[in-house]
Amino acid sequence: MIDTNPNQALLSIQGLEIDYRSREGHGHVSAVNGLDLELRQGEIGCLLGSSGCGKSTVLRAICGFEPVKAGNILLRNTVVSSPSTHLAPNQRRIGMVFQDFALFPHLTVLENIIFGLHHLPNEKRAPVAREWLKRVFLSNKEKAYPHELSGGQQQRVALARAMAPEPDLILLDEPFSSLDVDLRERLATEMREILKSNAITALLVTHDQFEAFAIADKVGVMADGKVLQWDAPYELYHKPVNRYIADFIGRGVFVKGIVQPGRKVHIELGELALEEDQIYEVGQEIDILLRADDIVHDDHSPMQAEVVRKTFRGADFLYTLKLRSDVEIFAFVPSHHDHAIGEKIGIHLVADHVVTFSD
Ligand SMILES: Nc1ncnc2c1ncn2[C@@H]1O[C@H](COP(=O)(O)OP(=O)(O)OP(=O)(O)O)[C@@H](O)[C@H]1O
Repeated sequence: MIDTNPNQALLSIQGLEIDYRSREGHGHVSAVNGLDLELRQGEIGCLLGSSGCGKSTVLRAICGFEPVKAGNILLRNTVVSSPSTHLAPNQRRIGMVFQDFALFPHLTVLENIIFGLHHLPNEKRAPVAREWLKRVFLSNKEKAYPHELSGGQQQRVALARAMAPEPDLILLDEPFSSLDVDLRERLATEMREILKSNAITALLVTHDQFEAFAIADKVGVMADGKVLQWDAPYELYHKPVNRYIADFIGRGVFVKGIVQPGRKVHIELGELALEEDQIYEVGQEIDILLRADDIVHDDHSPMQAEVVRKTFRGADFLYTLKLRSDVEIFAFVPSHHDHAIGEKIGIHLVADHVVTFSD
């Protein structure tokens, strides 16, 4: 029976280490190196990181395709992988959606979904498959073949096929990477709605921050086989635990600040209030993270900065602005404010939450 307690960890990974035999044939490479994470029933998690950081290896280990060197993987509080335990992949109640969707080209959409339902009596398979097609809004495509569908529709079939056997957990490996860039964010939002409305617990991996933020409740930023921070997207953006994450998430630069009396910090653009937990000595030099959305263009501001680069993004420009000290910062500016390179524009600071680092 499915336990719907939202506080129960459905997936829990502790101290996971995975090595591969080196491709050159001697020694080992460490792909996962002390990874922890916890996903609750109904949550959507995402591992975000650049190529080679170990994301796909973690998914394969959760499925049971990689043996683990150290640590544990638990599903519903039961160890399924450890150095001494290995539950076979087909016993884990996990559904998988691959990068290329891996649909059977010679089977119709309906037959693709029926394929995963062999545990059901024959007469129940087609009605159940039709029900899942309805849930991904593709009832009108049941007789189509995969090549007759758009990339986004194929992805929804792959999702329905993974969800139909009602696994405990769905894993998605770069589910948007073969789709048009313009579509990805919309499809990520759509996929989130489908997963949430069916109360599915899912873990995906991607290297695209916007996808991760559009779909996930919790995002884990990975580097060198570890999760550096496992948090809600808002927390990752506004409270990165280290410089690597601050740099990786969002467009930002570090500027120098000097701590002032009264829990303030002075930077070239003005004064900012420090948070309660940011404890520094007066006079100490610290780094402040400034993001593009912390800077507002204001024609009437006496604070001027020179436009050195600009990228048109539709609704806004991303300007790179040079301050008097030669430090360059970013700013999003509505696209009707079309200033030329070399022009000086007025700006002011609106950072309401300051991210600081002292080492
Ligand atoms: N079968 C293998 N044999 C040897 N090394 C491997 C093997 N598979 C992966 N690796 C290495 O392990 C590390 C992690 O690989 P993994 O595929 O998990 O990373 P990833 O974050 O998913 O990357 P990508 O986004 O490029 O798929 C990399 O250094 C990779 O070269």
